[in-house]
Amino acid sequence: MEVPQNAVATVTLEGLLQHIDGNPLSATFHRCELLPDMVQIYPVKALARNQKPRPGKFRPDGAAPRPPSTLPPPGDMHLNLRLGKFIGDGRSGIVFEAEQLPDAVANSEHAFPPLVVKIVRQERCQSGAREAWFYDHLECLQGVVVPRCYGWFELRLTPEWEVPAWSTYPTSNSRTDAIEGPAEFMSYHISDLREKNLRPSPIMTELAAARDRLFILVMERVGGRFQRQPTYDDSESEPRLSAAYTELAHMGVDMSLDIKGRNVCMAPEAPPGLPSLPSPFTGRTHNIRLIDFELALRTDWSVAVIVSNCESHFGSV
Ligand SMILES: Nc1ncnc2c1ncn2[C@@H]1O[C@H](COP(=O)(O)OP(=O)(O)OP(=O)(O)O)[C@@H](O)[C@H]1O
Repeated sequence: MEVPQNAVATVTLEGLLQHIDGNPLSATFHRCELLPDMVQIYPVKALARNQKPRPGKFRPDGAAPRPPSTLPPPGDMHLNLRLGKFIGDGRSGIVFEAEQLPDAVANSEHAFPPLVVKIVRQERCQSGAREAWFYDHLECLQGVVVPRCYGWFELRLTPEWEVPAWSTYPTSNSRTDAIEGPAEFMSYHISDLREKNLRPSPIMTELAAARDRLFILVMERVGGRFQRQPTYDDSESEPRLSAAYTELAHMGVDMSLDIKGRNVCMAPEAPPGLPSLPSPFTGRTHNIRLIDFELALRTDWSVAVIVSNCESHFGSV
């Protein structure tokens, strides 16, 4: 039976943590709550320059709400994992295959698909939380155009513990969340935000500065990079991309700040992965999975506006 995405309450991960004396430690993580105001709507209304936008630019009813969850009540399952092969990394996280240990699931009638863990960088807790927020907001599109996400988990570090992955896979980007702030505020001048008393929610401010917290995202493992058709017959690639980003647009999510080849993957192969689900909006089944929501925007723009923003970046995929 497919495990509901909210079934896991705790995760033990071997191979991630060590004592400063070099001895390996097993890391136990607890599921974290995601609060509605962790991501705010862009563009920020109080700073809108054009008070009379062109007709059709915004959704008549405001930003798309998160549809009610179709998941059962949260479970109390424990998931036992070991850090596997390194897959890739970026500004915010380091992604590894997650090996499921034999007693991974207390109740063995439940089966997980192949999994990955995204280890959030020490100075990127806010970005990680933002990404986790989008997975939750997009619950109805998990398995459709975004990977199934089994949760956002936290461990509080003590000064005696180390996370070798942080130094083994350093990022060339030295900017931190405390400097950058959440993506919905990035295009505004700090003095304009201050003047209108606009700021991230208290939890996001706290996470931007946090350095003693280790967060992981547990997700289904998707396929390799999106493959364009051979150049002499590439007429299908952009409509497929457009159809995938249109699904996100139905949820008011604009990814146009971060459309690039490494953020567009193929759906997992099923089996061993789980099959693709049809979209609740269009009924369409996609073989694309979109990842990396750190720079995603939650907007109240219309579907057409969001899709057009995204389409202008398909050349970089
Ligand atoms: N669910 C997944 N399944 C398989 N591979 C994944 C998955 N999620 C991420 N990856 C791989 O890990 C790499 C890094 O992940 P991701 O892009 O989410 O990190 P990031 O730190 O947010 O990167 P960026 O600098 O682009 O913001 C991706 O390019 C992809 O190859």
